[in-house]
Amino acid sequence: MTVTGYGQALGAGTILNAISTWKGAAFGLDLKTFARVELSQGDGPIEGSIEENEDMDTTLIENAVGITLDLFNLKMQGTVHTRSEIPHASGLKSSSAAANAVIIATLDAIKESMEPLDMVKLGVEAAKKSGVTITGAFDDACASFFGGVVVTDNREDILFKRIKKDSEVLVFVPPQKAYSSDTDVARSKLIGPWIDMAYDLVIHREFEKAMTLNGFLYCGALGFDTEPMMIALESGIEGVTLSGTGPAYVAMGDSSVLDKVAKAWEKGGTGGKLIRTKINNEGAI
Ligand SMILES: Nc1ncnc2c1ncn2[C@@H]1O[C@H](COP(=O)(O)OP(=O)(O)OP(=O)(O)O)[C@@H](O)[C@H]1O
Ligand SMILES: O=C(O)C1=C[C@@H](O)[C@@H](O)[C@H](O)C1
Repeated sequence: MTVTGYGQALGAGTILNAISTWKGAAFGLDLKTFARVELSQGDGPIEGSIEENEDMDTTLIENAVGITLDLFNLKMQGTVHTRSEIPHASGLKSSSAAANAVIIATLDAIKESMEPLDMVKLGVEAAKKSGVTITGAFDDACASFFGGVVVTDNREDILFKRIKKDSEVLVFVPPQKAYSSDTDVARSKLIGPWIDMAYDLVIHREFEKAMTLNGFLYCGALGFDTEPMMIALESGIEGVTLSGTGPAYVAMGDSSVLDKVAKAWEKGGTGGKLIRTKINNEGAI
């Protein structure tokens, strides 16, 4: 007998990248990854596939099914498939969304349940096992699973805060790709004292100011252009940053100001695409 399960989880944008100091903050985007898992009894493989990305590495989603089955001492074989609205290798947490969506789908297939935070931690374990993260990216995983704004300690996997916030978001996705696993960790650690200042802003819920400070610091450390950030500030936005390890930038604010940023980013004309979305406060299902 074959059992089938479904799951979906969110992409996310950065407020504070945790690679420097282990403290992170991120928000759930209204962009989703959908997973379907089909399983039957047996000790054959779990075979992954990713819609419209036949060449992409399927290790993460296969591991996510495998460690969930292991937890329940089940030996099963089958397939895992994802379809996504989130550009990958852009800093928009498509790996966190894939891991969360697949774990939800696997539990759905085997008719088991887990505490939400334990599911997130299992996704972090799958990401670490697959080598797609530096800190485990517990911040991204929480934003992807719970939505809203989250503040975390990625060293201890502690979720300090989850706050609902209504805001529109504009994403600029340059054409190049960047993998978190290839990022410059030593340079990210060098900016720690100033990232601590951005963390103070996060604690005081000054998310827009925090993300902009984060953006200038990480653009400097990782060699990304600050021009998209300056253009956004000139258009009147307060919150704009490089998302994660780049190359995408995210801006958060009022609709009319984001309209101006969109026009300015289009005029800046380096190719790439713009995505208009919002913070999703509902989270994964
Ligand atoms: N939609 C997806 N479906 C299946 N696996 C995915 C998906 N997105 C990412 N992954 C897996 O995660 C790996 C790394 O993810 P990704 O390419 O998105 O880069 P990243 O460095 O994690 O940055 P970000 O997730 O922030 O964009 C991919 O090589 C792939 O194995
Ligand atoms: O791989 C990682 O550990 C991380 C990657 C980026 O998305 C960061 O924004 C995140 O805080 C940590």
